[in-house]
Amino acid sequence: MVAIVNDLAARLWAGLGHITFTNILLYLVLPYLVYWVVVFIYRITLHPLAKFPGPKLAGATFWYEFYYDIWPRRYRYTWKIKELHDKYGPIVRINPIHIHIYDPDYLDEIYASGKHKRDRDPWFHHAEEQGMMAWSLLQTMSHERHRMRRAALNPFFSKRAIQQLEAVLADKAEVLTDRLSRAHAEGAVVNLNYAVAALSLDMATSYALGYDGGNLRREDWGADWLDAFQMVGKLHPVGRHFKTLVNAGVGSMSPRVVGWFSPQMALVARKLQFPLETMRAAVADRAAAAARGEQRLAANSRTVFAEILDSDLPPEEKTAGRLNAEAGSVLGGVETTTRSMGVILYFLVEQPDVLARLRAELRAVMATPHAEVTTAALEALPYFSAIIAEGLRISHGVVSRSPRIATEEDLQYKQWVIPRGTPVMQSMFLHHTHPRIFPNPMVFKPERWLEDPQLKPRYAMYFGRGSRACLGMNLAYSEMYLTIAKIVSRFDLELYETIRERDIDVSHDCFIGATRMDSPGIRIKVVREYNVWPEI
Ligand code: HEM
Repeated sequence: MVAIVNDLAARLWAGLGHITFTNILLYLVLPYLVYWVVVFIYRITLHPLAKFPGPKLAGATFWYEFYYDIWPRRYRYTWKIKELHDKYGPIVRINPIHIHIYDPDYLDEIYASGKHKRDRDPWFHHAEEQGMMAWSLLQTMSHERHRMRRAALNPFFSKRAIQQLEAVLADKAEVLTDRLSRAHAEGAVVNLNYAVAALSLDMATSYALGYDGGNLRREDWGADWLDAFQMVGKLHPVGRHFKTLVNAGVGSMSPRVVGWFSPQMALVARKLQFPLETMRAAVADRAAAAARGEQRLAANSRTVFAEILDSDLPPEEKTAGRLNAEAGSVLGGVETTTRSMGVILYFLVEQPDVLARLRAELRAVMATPHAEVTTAALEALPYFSAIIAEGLRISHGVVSRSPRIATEEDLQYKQWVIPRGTPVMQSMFLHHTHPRIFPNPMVFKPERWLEDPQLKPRYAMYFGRGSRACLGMNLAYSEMYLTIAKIVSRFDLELYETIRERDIDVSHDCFIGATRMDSPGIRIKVVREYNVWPEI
């Protein structure tokens, strides 16, 4: 036996000595092809998921998903998944490792909390064991580690903690409305996406990092930030297929080098270093402002850094790199909040009857359009709350599927037993447009949330569900309620060359809901300003 192996090795070695086209085919390409053919056959025959419905090609290879998500189609697999469900039923194997379910009554089994352990899926998040793609909450795959990290941050994002922040938020909303007032005087067109992104970003940096980025005061609203966040979304599906390349591009390589082959990726890489730079800038800014005797912009004295450093987390959880990544994931909430606020304001302009009903409610808690008001008072308004719920549903802040892995139990769905360790998921977009739960799903209809009080607890998924639900939802709610209340009570807006199909509706799944690629954003003009409530 040993002699045979030695002989074979000697022949192979001798063959390698002559680099000819045939030899390359024989020794490199052929084994590679044979290997993959064996893998494909295994995946659709002996693999534990082989018995699940779905196209054989999707079960055999990730290239099926690549075709719809990356090239030649772009970020469109979610819509293809819907077609697969129409053909194969409510449970489909959509790639070699993923089981997708389309059933609004099977949420809490997948997105469980409490003692049911749920990991995230490293393939989907192109996560790593170490480094930036492992350090933040969103990139934390294991249930146990996630619990530990989340417990350290929960108090910082509790309802009470966010309530204490309202003065900071009110300050920023004031800067935003002042600028809208100026735009009115000048007859200027305002890009609503950038404007509300500036507010959300300045809020996130003030709260999480104790430093106001000053984007609300920048003439372009700090537009490069929103562009960078959107780029992160676009890189996400690419990273699933080319993990090493994308993770190196945004994480470990120097942004200058990355810029040589991808300026957009370099922008992301630079922005991801922002929290650390912020700390440096904050120190310099404080010193300069003090020297000039100026008052700094309102910011917060607690920071996400302090919160982690003061927590019971072990020392290896308190490194500079991890703090940077965690602060970055907090900034990640900017784009979702921005999108939801923009879309809600769009529908309030488009549907004057909804706006009129909202203003009637606001009059009850705001003596004048300039009166101060709290989030708690606004949250108590039933129609406003329905508007926010409907806006979150139809804007699809997070649009994509969201895999969970049950590590210690098999999941039973109808007659199907899904083996433990399998990433199982539903898609936010498909769920929130399910016609049985949300009839006429593309219509903005706040009343649906009032007509059925069970709708929210049973079917709202816009902040996710279970142990991995959104960390920042109280902050997002506060921003949305206060900012929208201030804008709609003070101004009449008019849409400027804004087209629903292009600028509002979700056309692409970049984890975050993305509009058509040629969208210039939601643009508005301020056509009237109120100091007192108008006569009804
Ligand atoms: C309208 C605004 C927002 C929407 C629609 C939204 C939506 C979501 C969703 C759906 C998830 C769960 C994703 C999954 O299941 O894998 C999530 C997670 C998360 N969100 Fe938000 N989010 C918003 C605002 C924010 C804000 C303002 C922050 C900033 C603090 C934030 C920080 C996070 C973090 C850190 C996670 C990961 C939580 C964990 O894994 O424990 N989000 N968000």
